[in-house]
Amino acid sequence: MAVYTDISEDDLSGFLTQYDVGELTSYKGIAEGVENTNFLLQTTKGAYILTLYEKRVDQSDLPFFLGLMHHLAGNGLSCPLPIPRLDGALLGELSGRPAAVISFLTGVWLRKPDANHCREVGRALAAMHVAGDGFDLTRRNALSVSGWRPIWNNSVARADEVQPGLADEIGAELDHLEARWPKTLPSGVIHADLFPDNVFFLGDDLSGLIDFYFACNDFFAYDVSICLNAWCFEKDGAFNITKGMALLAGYESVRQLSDDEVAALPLLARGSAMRFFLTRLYDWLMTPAGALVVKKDPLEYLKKLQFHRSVASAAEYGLVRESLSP
Ligand SMILES: Nc1ncnc2c1ncn2[C@@H]1O[C@H](COP(=O)(O)OP(=O)(O)O)[C@@H](O)[C@H]1O
Ligand SMILES: N[C@@H](CCOP(=O)(O)O)C(=O)O
Repeated sequence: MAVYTDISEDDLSGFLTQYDVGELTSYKGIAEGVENTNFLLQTTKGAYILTLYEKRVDQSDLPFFLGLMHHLAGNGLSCPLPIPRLDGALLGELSGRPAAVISFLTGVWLRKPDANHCREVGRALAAMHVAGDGFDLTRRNALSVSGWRPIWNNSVARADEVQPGLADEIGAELDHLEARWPKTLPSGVIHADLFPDNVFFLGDDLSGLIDFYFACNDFFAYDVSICLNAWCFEKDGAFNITKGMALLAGYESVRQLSDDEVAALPLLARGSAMRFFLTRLYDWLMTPAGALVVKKDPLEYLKKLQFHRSVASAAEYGLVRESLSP
């Protein structure tokens, strides 16, 4: 559960007088998420999400995240909108934290997505890549290849507590990725965390995307690789090529991958597995006992990384191309 900061009813009611959202009727902390504190608010005008931005979010990035939601929604993507205060500002302050009220997106996230859902996600990811075009703010991806070594350096001394041999394996893997990471591929605004818990469905229809708090400028194909990792592996660790095929076909129904992107996909997938392995490992080792957050298993992402090491081409992810042999 991610409620790091508590709020009182009086403080919240006072805070909401700065918005045209009606009177507060109830509120409750949301038992999901990792980065920020979220509350579901019910008011006389409807439901809203209140987000208090925690220390892990750099305050100088907030205009990028909130502006991006506006830009994407303006270009037809279904995503939450920050609600402006009466003075027009998108950000306020509550309980000593930067805070925003965000529109409530209907739908639920899927615990067991099937191939059709993966197709929808691929389509929505590409639609987001297209809709991000023309957004005038930029944000470097602090969690791309140059950001991995510093996270590792903070965890390496205790890594073998999690699995013996990890220190050697990850050190060698980082050397490999750093030496080969692509320098130029088609780029733009990417979501960078489009896991199942950030995609809402109503029945089998995708109703929208949430949680743009890792969004940044980076390779589009890197975002595709994040989704292959997050959506196309089964609980037993096996890659499901039917899901991969559907996700990639959904993506390419909106935006075609170039030959360079296709060739880079196995390395990018290895890198994105490394990225989530490292942040999970760091949290696994560093989160204080008793913190109100569910820690995620780093070894799940080590196994995905190991799978990608054996992949020779994107055909093994289900990409259909005459130039790729299966
Ligand atoms: N706009 C929204 N509409 C509906 N529910 C939301 C919205 N934003 C967040 N939530 C709920 O809050 C949970 C955590 O939000 P998320 O942005 O993923 O948090 P974090 O950034 O801390 O990971 C989501 O899983 C969802 O249940
Ligand atoms: N998706 C990441 C963790 C970030 O969680 P979110 O709640 O912000 O989506 C992971 O699985 O490691």
